[in-house]
Amino acid sequence: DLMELLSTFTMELNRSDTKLEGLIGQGEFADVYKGILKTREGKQIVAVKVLRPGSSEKNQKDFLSEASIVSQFNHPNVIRLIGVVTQSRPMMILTEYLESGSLDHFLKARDGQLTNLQLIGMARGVACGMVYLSDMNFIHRDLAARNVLVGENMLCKVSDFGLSRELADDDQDTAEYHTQGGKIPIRWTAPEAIQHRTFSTASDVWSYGILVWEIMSFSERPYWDWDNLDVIKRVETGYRLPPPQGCPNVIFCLMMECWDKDKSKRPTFSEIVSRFDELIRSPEVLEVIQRKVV
Ligand SMILES: NC(=O)c1cccc(Nc2nccc(Nc3c(Cl)ccc4c3OCO4)n2)c1
Repeated sequence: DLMELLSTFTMELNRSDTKLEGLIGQGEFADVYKGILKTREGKQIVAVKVLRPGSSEKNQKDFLSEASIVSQFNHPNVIRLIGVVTQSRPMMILTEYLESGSLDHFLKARDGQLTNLQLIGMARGVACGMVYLSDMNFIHRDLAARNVLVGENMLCKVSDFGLSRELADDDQDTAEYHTQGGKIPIRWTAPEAIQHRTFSTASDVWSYGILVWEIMSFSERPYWDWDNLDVIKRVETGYRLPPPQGCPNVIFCLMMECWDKDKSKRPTFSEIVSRFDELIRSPEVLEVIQRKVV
């Protein structure tokens, strides 16, 4: 069970060794603080997610589930867990602290100030994190710029595993997770996952394509102010997001492949990383940009 998994993978920390400095983020059931953790080596700056007192059983279970999921990961492009406080209340999750915050805010604050090569480097980092997660049989189900954190030198790390799920071994062949209910981030979610609630690494690839569109558009809102029903209908009839201004054709082609209606035709995350590596090796192809027809 969850507590067993947690005790296997995570380090229970002493609350007295933690000190909350300042609020840096607020979620539905938890607040995130910048904090300091006293360790044998000295002091470490950390991020601390604190579950709101009085949270429901389900929220407590989801909170512990995120900690147990994150605790299994060890990759430079995936948020790293330091430990948890679960033996007293409020419960807390402590991770490495990423100073630049979430990718959507990072891009909004730098609109037009980053080069295509810098943007592609961030997109590539997220894809590397997703190669690792998909190899670990995890599907994220909520891949979006808001759920990627930015560290030093614009190193991007996949975070926020509130909706992620592990594919049970017997699902290997179908490799699909059938969710019973719960909210779905419509504008980032593949059509088959919306219609049949079948999530897979291929549906994470669709979301990744939307995330790359967010990166290249400096965090424009996908489908702008359309309502969710219009998004579903228009995408179902074949509509796809247009290339963001200044987006190299080769990057837009990659996005379009991620948005193939047939999930078996979408590229794998490994293929996406390889495509980025080719582009970075021959940056001249990034100069080919579709000019906006006025
Ligand atoms: N500098 C800033 O304004 C700033 C804003 C937001 C986040 C961070 N930074 C930041 N760094 C690391 C983690 C998080 N948030 C987070 C997540 Cl996403 C999941 C689980 C968990 C977290 O903290 C502890 O447990 N945040 C920094």
